[in-house]
Amino acid sequence: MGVLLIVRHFSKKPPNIPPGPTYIPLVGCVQIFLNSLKKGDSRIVYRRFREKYGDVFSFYLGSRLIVVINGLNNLKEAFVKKGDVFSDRPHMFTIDKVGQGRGIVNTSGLVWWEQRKFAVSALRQLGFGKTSFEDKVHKEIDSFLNVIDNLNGRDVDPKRMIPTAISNIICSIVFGDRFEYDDPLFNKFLDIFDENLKMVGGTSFLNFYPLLQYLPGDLFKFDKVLENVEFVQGFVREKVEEHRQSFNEEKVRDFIDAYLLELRQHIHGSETTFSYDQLVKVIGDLFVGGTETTSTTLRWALIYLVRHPEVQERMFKEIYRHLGTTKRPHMAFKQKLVYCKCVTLEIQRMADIAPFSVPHATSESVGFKNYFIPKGTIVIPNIHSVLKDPEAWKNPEEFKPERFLNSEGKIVKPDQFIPFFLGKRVCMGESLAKMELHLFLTSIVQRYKILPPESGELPSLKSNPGLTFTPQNYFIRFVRRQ
Ligand code: HEM
Repeated sequence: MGVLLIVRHFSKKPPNIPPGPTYIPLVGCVQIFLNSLKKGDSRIVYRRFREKYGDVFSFYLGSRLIVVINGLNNLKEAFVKKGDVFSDRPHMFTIDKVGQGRGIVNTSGLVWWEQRKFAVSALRQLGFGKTSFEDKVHKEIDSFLNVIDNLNGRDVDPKRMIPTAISNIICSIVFGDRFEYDDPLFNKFLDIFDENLKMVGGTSFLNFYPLLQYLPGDLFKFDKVLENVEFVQGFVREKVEEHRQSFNEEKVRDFIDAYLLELRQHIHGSETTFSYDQLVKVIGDLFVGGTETTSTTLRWALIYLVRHPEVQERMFKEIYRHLGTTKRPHMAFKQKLVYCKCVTLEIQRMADIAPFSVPHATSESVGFKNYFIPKGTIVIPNIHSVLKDPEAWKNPEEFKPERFLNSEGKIVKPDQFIPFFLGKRVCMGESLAKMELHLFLTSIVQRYKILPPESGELPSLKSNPGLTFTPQNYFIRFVRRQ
C-alpha cells in the first residue's frame, strides 16, 4: 500500500506542463534514460522530440521534470524577457556537493548576482578581453608556437598543448603568473581537470536517482571527483594565502588582489557574500569556464582547417596581404582580416560545443507559451536548435565561412549566432574567448600549414557528448611555411 502511494505521488504530473513522452514513475522517460546510459547524443533525441511535441517539450528523468526550449524566439522570450524567472541553477545532488552554494556557475540568487557582478567588473578593470590585455595572450602564443616549432612537422595530438596555453592565460589573470609546459604541478592540475571532465557525465545519474548514493563503493566515481576538486582547491588556497601575505592595496596585481581589496571593504559592513571560500570557488569557475570551452573550440578549429586546405590558404593570403609573415596579428588589425573572422564564426557555429548551454532552473512557477512550468523545474536551452537552424543557415551542416559575408564583402552575423548564449547568464568570458580564438588561429595559419598526419587519416567530425561536445582524439602536422 505504502509503495502504491509513493508511486502514485510520483506519477502525478502538474497540470498543463509542456507535452512530452510518457514515463515510468521514479525512472522517468525510458528513451532519455537509455540514451544517458549509453552516453548517446541528446541532440538527436531532442530533435525527434521537437518534431513530435513542438518547440517546448518536457520529460521526466527520475522524478525531476525537465523542460527543453528550442528556437531563437522562444529562447529570447524565456531567458531575456522572462530572464528573472529562468536564470537560476537547479539544485542537484552533485552540483550542490561540489559547489557548496558558492561561486558563479552553480549558484543562484544573491550569491550568484554579487559574485558575478564583482567578477565582471574586476576582470574588466584588469583589461579582460581588451586590447591592453593582448600582450598576455601573445606571450602565451609565443610559447605555444615554440612548442610547435620543436615538433619539426612531426605528428601531434594537440589535446594537451592547447589547454596548457589557454589555462595559462586564465592563470595570468587570476594568479598574475603562468606555468611552464613541463611544470609537474601544473600538469597534475591539467590531468585532474581532464579526469573530472571525463567522470562528471557518469555522476549525473546521482542527480536523478539520489538513492544510488547509498550503494557501497564509489560506483559513479563521485568520491574521486570530490577528491580531485579538493586537490585543486588546496592549490588555489595556497595561492590566495601567498597573495594575502604580499598584498598591497595600492598595487592590484591580478584577480585575487582585486577580490582581497573587495573583501577588506566588507570587513565592517553588513552581511555580505564575499569570503575566502567564495574566492576559491570563483577562481575554479573561471578555470572551468575559461579553459575547456576555448580549448575545445580550438581543437575543432584545427580539424576544420585540416579538412579544408582551401580555407587555410584563403586565410593565409588575407593575413599575408595585410601583415606579411612576421608582423603579429594584433587585435588592431582584426577588422582587416574579414575572411579570418568569418572562419572563426563558422568554426564556432559548426563546433556547437555547448549545445545545451548549462542547465537553468525556474526560480518560481511561471506561465510560458500557454504552458505551466513549476518552480524548480530544470530548463535546458537548446542552443543547437539555433546554431543549426535550417531556416537561418542554408545547409547548416556544411562548413562554409562565406555564409557570414554579404554581397559587399561585409560581415553579417545573424541573430541566430549564439554560441555564448544570451540573457542574464550569458557567458562572462565572451570578449576574452573571441580574442583568444582570433589571435591563436591567425598566428597559427600565418606560420604553418596544418596537414593530416603521416598516415593521411583525416580527423573525424564525430563528437564525444559531455559537459562540452569535444572532438575525438586525432593527430595532425604543423609544417612551417617557407
Ligand atoms: C569559445 C569559448 C566559450 C564558449 C563557447 C562559452 C559558452 C558559454 C555558455 C554557453 C555559457 C552558459 C550560459 C548559461 O548559463 O546559459 C557560459 C557561461 C560561462 N562562461 Fe563561457 N564560454 C566560452 C569561454 C569562456 C571564457 C574564456 C571564460 C573565462 C572566464 C568563460 C566563463 C564563463 C562563466 C564564468 C560562465 C558562467 C556564467 C554564469 O553562470 O552566470 N567562458 N559560457
